Amino acid sequence: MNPQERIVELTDRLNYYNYQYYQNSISEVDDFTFDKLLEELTALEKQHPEFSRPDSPTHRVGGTVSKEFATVYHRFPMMSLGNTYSESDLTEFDNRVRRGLNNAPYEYICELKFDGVALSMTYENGVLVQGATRGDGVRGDDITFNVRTIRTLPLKVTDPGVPALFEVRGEGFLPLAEFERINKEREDIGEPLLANPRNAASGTFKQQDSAAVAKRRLDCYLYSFLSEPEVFQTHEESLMAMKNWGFNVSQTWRKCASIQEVFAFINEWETRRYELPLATDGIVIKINRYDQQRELGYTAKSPRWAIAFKYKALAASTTLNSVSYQVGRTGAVTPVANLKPVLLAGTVVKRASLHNANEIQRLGVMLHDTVFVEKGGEIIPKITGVDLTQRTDAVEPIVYPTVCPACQTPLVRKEGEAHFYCPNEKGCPPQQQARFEHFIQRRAMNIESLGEGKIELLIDRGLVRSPADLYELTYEKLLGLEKTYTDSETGKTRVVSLRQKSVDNILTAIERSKAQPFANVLFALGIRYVGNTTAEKLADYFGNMDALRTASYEALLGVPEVGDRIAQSVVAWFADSENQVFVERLRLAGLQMETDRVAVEKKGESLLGKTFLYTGTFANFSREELESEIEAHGGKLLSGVSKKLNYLIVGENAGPSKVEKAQKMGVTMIGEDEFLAMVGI
Ligand SMILES: NC(=O)c1ccc[n+]([C@@H]2O[C@H](COP(=O)([O-])OP(=O)(O)OC[C@H]3O[C@@H](n4cnc5c(N)ncnc54)[C@H](O)[C@@H]3O)[C@@H](O)[C@H]2O)c1
Ligand SMILES: [Zn+2]
Repeated sequence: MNPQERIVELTDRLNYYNYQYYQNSISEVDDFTFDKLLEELTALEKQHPEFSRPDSPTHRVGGTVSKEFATVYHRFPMMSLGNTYSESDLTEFDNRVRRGLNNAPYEYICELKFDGVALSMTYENGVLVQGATRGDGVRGDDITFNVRTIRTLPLKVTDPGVPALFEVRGEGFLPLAEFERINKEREDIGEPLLANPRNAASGTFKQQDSAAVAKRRLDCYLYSFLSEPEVFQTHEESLMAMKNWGFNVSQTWRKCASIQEVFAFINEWETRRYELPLATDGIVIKINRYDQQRELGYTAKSPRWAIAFKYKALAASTTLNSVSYQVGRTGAVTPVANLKPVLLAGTVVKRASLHNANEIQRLGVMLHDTVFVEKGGEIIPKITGVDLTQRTDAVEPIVYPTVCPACQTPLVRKEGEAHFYCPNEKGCPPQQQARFEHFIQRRAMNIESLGEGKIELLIDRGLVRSPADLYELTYEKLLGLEKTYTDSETGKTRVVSLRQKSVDNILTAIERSKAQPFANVLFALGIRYVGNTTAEKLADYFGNMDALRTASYEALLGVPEVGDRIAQSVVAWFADSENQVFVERLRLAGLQMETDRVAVEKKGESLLGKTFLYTGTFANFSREELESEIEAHGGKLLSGVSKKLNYLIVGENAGPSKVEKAQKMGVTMIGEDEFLAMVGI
């Protein structure tokens, strides 16, 4: 291939990766591969400038704007950063800086490179008026409503020192703990997992429904302040001022007097960065003084006064001792690698994810092989390769089980799916146990006093097979049950025993669960792909179990946000005769089978004759709890702001449109505390 052909190929390929990355939040290759290809293209274009295409990714910021959002123009362009993986490139950068500044003294500010999505927020008279993505650097997507869901981002800055018009820039991200929580939830309902926190954050910021965005607790670290005229002399001053004004500025930055100090910072954070609550992929090094930044200037794509040093993913090599197979609630079998313990990024790693059978094949890994383990943006490390130079005769093939490791039922693989499944949904112990755990969780029937080994104990004693059996438990059946568990890993034993108090708690929680709203019951059934949001939509739409149970595939497609996959899954679930019996038993037990909460327990009449609506989130109540609290005191819920509305209860992250409308119509707005006082809590 001649240089021109290679340039064409690389340009097309990188543009395609950019498109996938910025528009669809998908990484088709890892960043290192992407950066190496970009470096190759840059070098080729330098040698053969005549072949460089106008749409080359070397002289443009990678993203674009999308049709789904209004387009906004940036007052100050949003640029990229030059990046490198090598220390010698950094020394070269430092030399360029020194020459550019004619040997004048200078300082650097080092910051972590947060791995999320670049955001720009505009404030007018202290009020957040706009949030935008970087887009192509000149124009971005207006995602103000989604940005407003970030709890740490002030909606209003009251300090008299702030200019009338300014912009702050930062990295929007999904905290690691939140990423893990979402994936756990997705695993529970059989949804494919999100690949990594960056792509998850990027996908979330581009959702149309801000209420759904608010449920994922996005966060943002600010690292840049822009106004005209400038109010600061240095980057350091701006970071300190932003912090004082209430912005979330990560306190990990450091001022460095020389490139040696920068290297020390890089070394220090190579492992420490794993202690941070978010994914990071390097260090950003910036010239501190603004006048010196201006002197150094910009290339078409990035500032000459800053550079990103990217860490190669941290890897360790160790021995693969064995593979265990875990069975999830939906029956999906996941292989987990048991490793010879090895130190990686400051923690001892004993296990790594192997995803599925395809992954084992792709890696070509065998038992007792020496494998490379990497820690990326996720908490559980993964095996990324095999060190074939270390392979000995001792290796053995990994024989993927053909039967369920827990119940010996032959495994099946569904068309187009990567996982093998144990089809013994009703009888397979881990599936059964996971079904109970799903059923008792807070967002479902909220019988969490049955957690921590108690369910296992009940299953073990044959007291429950189906969650419907919970409603037939009695004091006599439970009192005095006891079981000793031994942790297979640590060998420690733990005794679970049911004394009077825990029996009381369990029975009370079971009794109370009968008042859980219909949407919760629907979620608790454990229909694949029906998460709690979908359950709410289905409950709202159909109103009761019978309407949903008999709904056709076409009728289901009419529900907002329900597509082919969910509709099929719901129809199939209700067609199963055992499931029908299950629902019938829950109905007989007294669970809510319709939305109009006839059975809300009356607690008082303090809200009698008054109408309510709420917006935002609350410290003391979930949405359902707030709704039943209103009804329990005789109040009535309305579905929107109208003349009939008496009170709008305003929580955190309240919807601006509701508040505005309520203001216009003169509706009384109250906070959570005032509501608590009204119902006498
Ligand atoms: N894997 C893929 O398919 C693929 C595709 C496209 C891009 N990428 C990755 O994205 C990179 C290009 O993205 P880019 O143009 O956004 O460059 P970049 O991500 O390397 O650097 C610029 C960005 O860094 C972020 N940043 C984080 N912390 C910062 C801080 N403290 N100060 C300033 N900025 C900070 C900002 O969002 C800024 O826009 C590539 O180098 C590649 O690694 C990967
Ligand atoms: Zn099984």
